[in-house]
Amino acid sequence: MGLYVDNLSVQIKQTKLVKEASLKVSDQQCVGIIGPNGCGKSTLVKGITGVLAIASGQIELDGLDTRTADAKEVARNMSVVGQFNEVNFDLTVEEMVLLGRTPYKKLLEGDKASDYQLVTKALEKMELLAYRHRNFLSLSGGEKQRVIVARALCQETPYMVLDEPTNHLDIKHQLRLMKELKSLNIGILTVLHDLETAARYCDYIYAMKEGVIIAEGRPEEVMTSELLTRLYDVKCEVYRNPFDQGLNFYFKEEEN
Ligand SMILES: Nc1ncnc2c1ncn2[C@@H]1O[C@H](COP(=O)(O)OP(=O)(O)OP(=O)(O)O)[C@@H](O)[C@H]1O
Repeated sequence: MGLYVDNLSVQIKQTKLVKEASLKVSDQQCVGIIGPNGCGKSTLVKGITGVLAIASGQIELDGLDTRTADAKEVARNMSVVGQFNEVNFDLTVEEMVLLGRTPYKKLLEGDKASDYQLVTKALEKMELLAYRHRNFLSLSGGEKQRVIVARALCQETPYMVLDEPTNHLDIKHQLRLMKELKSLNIGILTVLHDLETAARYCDYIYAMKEGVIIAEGRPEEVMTSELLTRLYDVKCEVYRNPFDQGLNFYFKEEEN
């Protein structure tokens, strides 16, 4: 059981943006992808979630070949929180979150009381109950982000793939979101820029540079001063904070 990505490559025009990436997310495991701007993290996630066509490789989700399986079946197993959540139509927050129930419905099937209960639960978790009847487009960046996460929660999938989910969120909502994701006890694959968040919440980390996964392991194995210096081209010192002994990082620009 698990999400298996084997030798996945994504190519746009003549350029291979992701080169033979392999990774695994066991059920109930929180897995992070870290790496500098433009290294291919979003492209990898888009390849895994079917947003971009892949040039080669295999993706298997609990035995399901996601490229050939029925789209609704895939959506019942994997929810997606993308990096940019702009939409061209103005739905209310409730309508946006209800979209999470679509994979469970037949054509033209209406929404049931149980669907609305799930929406309420998801909105509560993301502290959005008061926004239920607001237009999605009128929300702030962070509020929109929380709506998209609420939609994914409403989808009730055993796996969730997220691209920088803490983007736009203030500290309180970042902590709340990560705690909520962990408490779901589902398989999570998430791109994270904030290394302290990655170290604190991820069970396993993949480090990516120039389209290649160059290291993997538990946070304390991967997030070493040497690897992070190599990954980000800045000097990095790793230390434990005095509050929970978590991994913290001190960065300094490389001197020429
Ligand atoms: N459609 C496209 N056409 C050409 N180049 C692209 C396209 N999409 C992405 N790229 C390039 O591919 C590289 C990887 O982009 P990607 O968005 O995957 O990076 P990322 O690691 O997620 O970066 P960030 O941390 O900045 O979000 C970048 O150099 C980007 O400019």
